[in-house]
Amino acid sequence: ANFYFRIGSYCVLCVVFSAVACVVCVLCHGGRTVRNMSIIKRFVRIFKYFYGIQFETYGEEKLHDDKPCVIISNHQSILDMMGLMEVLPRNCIQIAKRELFYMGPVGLIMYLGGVIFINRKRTSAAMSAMEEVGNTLVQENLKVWIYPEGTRNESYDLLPFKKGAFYLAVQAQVPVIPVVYSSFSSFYHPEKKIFTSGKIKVEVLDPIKTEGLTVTDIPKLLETCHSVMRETFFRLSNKPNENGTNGPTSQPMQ
Ligand SMILES: CCCCC/C=C\C/C=C\CCCCCCCC(=O)SCCNC(=O)CCNC(=O)[C@H](O)C(C)(C)COP(=O)(O)OP(=O)(O)OC[C@H]1O[C@@H](n2cnc3c(N)ncnc32)[C@H](O)[C@@H]1OP(=O)(O)O
Ligand SMILES: CCCCCCCC/C=C\CCCCCCCC(=O)OC[C@@H](O)COP(=O)(O)O
Repeated sequence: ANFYFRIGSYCVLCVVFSAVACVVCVLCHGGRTVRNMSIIKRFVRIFKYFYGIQFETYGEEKLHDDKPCVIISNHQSILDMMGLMEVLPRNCIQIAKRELFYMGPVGLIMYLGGVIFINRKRTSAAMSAMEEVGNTLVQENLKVWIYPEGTRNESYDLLPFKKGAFYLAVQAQVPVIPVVYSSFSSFYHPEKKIFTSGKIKVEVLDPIKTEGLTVTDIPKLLETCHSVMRETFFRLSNKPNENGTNGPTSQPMQ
């Protein structure tokens, strides 16, 4: 019962907070702009206190370079939204599945924040939507946050990556910055109906340049990102990987 109460309250918070945030965003900025993301961020960062979730971030300063880039991160559940807003840099929009747009105030606040909605079932439409982002990324000095797994994944591993984020980065010739969240499985497990409090480690990895890369380099770029994120995911989640090493590489943020 506690699981359903906590998940239900999370959804209710999303609906209520997004309705309020819509009013604040329209009053402050008048309409759809990435600047609304800083308002949304302030609201969402309150959620962690309701659920006793702590974040331990490493390397967050790597996201503060005021330049366009593609940020990619692993995606475990709707709780990821808290982790996203914990480290979201300025001028950063997200790519989201179109279904979220139809979720009442949640969809509206995402629209107001500049979120790009894609239809995962229509690859060509999704690709052209992302191509459009690639065309404006540099001149609008935008960052874009993409979940390359393309869906939530509660397995104790990373799914294979979709290619869209890498096409976008190579098309715009901007770096890819991987962000890895440790596994939630110690405090959040839908099958076992577990949703308690816990700590999430977040590590921002070094930017991966795409200058000079072309479409033919995408499989290798994807593979490089996938393996470095998978190794980090195992390390942050204390899941012994092939050579059994654990523990973060950089110092915790002060
Ligand atoms: C105030 C309180 C608020 C309360 C709460 C409310 C809101 C919070 C506010 C904001 C938070 C927002 C949070 C948003 C989170 C949303 C999370 C999600 O929705 S995740 C799901 C959606 N995301 C994705 O799917 C992104 C990853 N997917 C992709 O990038 C895919 O590549 C794709 C573009 C969708 C295409 O999908 P497909 O399945 O076809 O995959 P492939 O990548 O395998 O591509 C197939 C094929 O096409 C070629 N390809 C791909 N892209 C391109 C391209 N751009 N140009 C040319 N060709 C391309 C690719 O090479 C493949 O070909 P081949 O197999 O021959 O190699
Ligand atoms: C007054 C009208 C109310 C309308 C009903 C709204 C109810 C929805 C309430 C809260 C939903 C929480 C969504 C918050 C945004 C979280 C973003 C996110 O991380 O979702 C991604 C996830 O989805 C991916 O789905 P898939 O696993 O790819 O498939």
